[in-house]
Amino acid sequence: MLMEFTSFTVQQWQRVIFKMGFPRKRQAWVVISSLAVFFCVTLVFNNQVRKVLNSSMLLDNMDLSEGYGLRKLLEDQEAKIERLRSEGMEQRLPQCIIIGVRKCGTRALLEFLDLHPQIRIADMEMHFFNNDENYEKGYDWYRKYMPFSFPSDITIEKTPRYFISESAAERIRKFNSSAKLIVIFRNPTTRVISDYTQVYQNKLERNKSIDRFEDLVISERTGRVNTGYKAVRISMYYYHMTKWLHFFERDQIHVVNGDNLIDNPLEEIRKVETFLGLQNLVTESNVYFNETRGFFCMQSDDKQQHCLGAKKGRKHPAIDPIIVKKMNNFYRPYNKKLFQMIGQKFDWD
Ligand SMILES: Nc1ncnc2c1ncn2[C@@H]1O[C@H](COP(=O)(O)OS(=O)(=O)O)[C@@H](OP(=O)(O)O)[C@H]1O
Repeated sequence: MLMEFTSFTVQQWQRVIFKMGFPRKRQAWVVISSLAVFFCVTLVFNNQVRKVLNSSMLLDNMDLSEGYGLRKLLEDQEAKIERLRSEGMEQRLPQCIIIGVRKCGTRALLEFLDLHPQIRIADMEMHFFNNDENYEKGYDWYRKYMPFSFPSDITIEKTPRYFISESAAERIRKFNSSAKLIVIFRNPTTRVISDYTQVYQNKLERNKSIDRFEDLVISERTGRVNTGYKAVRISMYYYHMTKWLHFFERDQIHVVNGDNLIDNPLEEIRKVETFLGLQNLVTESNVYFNETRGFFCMQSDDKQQHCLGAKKGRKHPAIDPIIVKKMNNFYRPYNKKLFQMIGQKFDWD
């Protein structure tokens, strides 16, 4: 059908060009270049559609290999949605949001929670409440990216950027004043090193110039920790948390210990299950230590094993202990204020 349509369109287009009265040689060129443009546009369009379909996570088991027509793909998608709806599932807006913090284990937390039969996760970081352009698209746009769920399920979205955003807290409150929020903290100095490592690796892959950690973290002028470096500011958790507690009650925000999530994920997951009012259904059998990765990984009830990708758990560069000490000293007073504010302490020295 697509072939018939394409050949019909090409014939029509040829007729139009011939009618323009160009010399023969030029006609051939116009036809060839129009065809090239047509196929490029089709290719880009197909890829975009595939991206959108994949993002809704409904095509997990579909064969996207060559020859799988776009029309068939859309039909299968519609059939799948119909089937889910007939089973009582709908795409629902999230009742729980993981608001951050970047590089503290937000992906690991989300994927461990996904092991719970009543938790449905949005796979993509939506950047809905922090990004004006996305926010203006409205809740219906946001909902389209949510997973299908039963009424008794809890949908969770995570966008670590919300934590430091100027607008997200107020917008989430307006969206759902009884929303449940989760924030993960990790030793602030380690978080900066992790953040630097990510940017460093990305730049390395793109052959871009790389700044030394100490040049970014320590101000050349004052010799003190450089608060002009964004990664340093993100780890000043107290400042950001003040904003969230302005818009939400303390008991609406669950704080996860990101360092403990690495060593003892089950302990942290159980606390989150309780916070969400769910039964503790993620068990020892769902979590196993993978020696090769050096991290705990996930095992579903049907014994499918899954670890996070290589971009999580990168090897950190060795940092001069004097710089680490300087950073720890810098963060100590902010940490102290944070502990008082949230009524929870972490061993970060
Ligand atoms: N189970 C498991 N597997 C792999 N990685 C784990 C796990 N638990 C926690 N972590 C830590 O998660 C850190 C990445 O944090 P985020 O997922 O929040 O990063 S991001 O902001 O979404 O990029 C990542 O930080 P780095 O080690 O610095 O890469 C990990 O230490």
